[in-house]
Amino acid sequence: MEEWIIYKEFRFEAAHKLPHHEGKCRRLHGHSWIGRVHIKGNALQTAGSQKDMILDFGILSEYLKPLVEDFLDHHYLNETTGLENPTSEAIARWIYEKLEVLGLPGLHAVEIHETCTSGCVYRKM
Ligand SMILES: Nc1nc2c(c(=O)[nH]1)N=C([C@H](O)[C@H](O)COP(=O)(O)OP(=O)(O)OP(=O)(O)O)CN2
Ligand SMILES: [Zn+2]
Repeated sequence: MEEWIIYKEFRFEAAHKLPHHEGKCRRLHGHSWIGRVHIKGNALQTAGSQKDMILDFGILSEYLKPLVEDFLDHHYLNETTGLENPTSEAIARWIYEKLEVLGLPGLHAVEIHETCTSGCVYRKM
């Protein structure tokens, strides 16, 4: 059995606040967020334009573009995602579930880096 995990990185600038947090994060603040969507596959495609690929990175970008533009980049995440407390954990799950509804093949995990030193990886078991 073989396994490949490929990923596409995406970046966005966005504001949020965590109203339940006891420290500074309850105040409105922003980050340069970095996300990665991970796709898992057990076999490479055998013919066509995606030969020897799990999924063309360009296709992954097409799934991500509307999410980033309409909900994430230069947006206020508490409003656009509908999450009352948009932690990294909640945002990663929110992105995963959006991509799941869109039918992204092989969806494995969504990774979010909120700061240079903090982030999370979400996947469904
Ligand atoms: N488990 C989580 N903890 C925290 C989250 C989160 O989403 N999940 N978010 C925050 C804040 O939003 C904050 O912006 C990030 O926190 P932190 O990493 O503590 O930020 P610093 O820049 O202060 O980190 P240092 O590397 O220590 O300078 C808080 N917690
Ligand atoms: Zn924050």
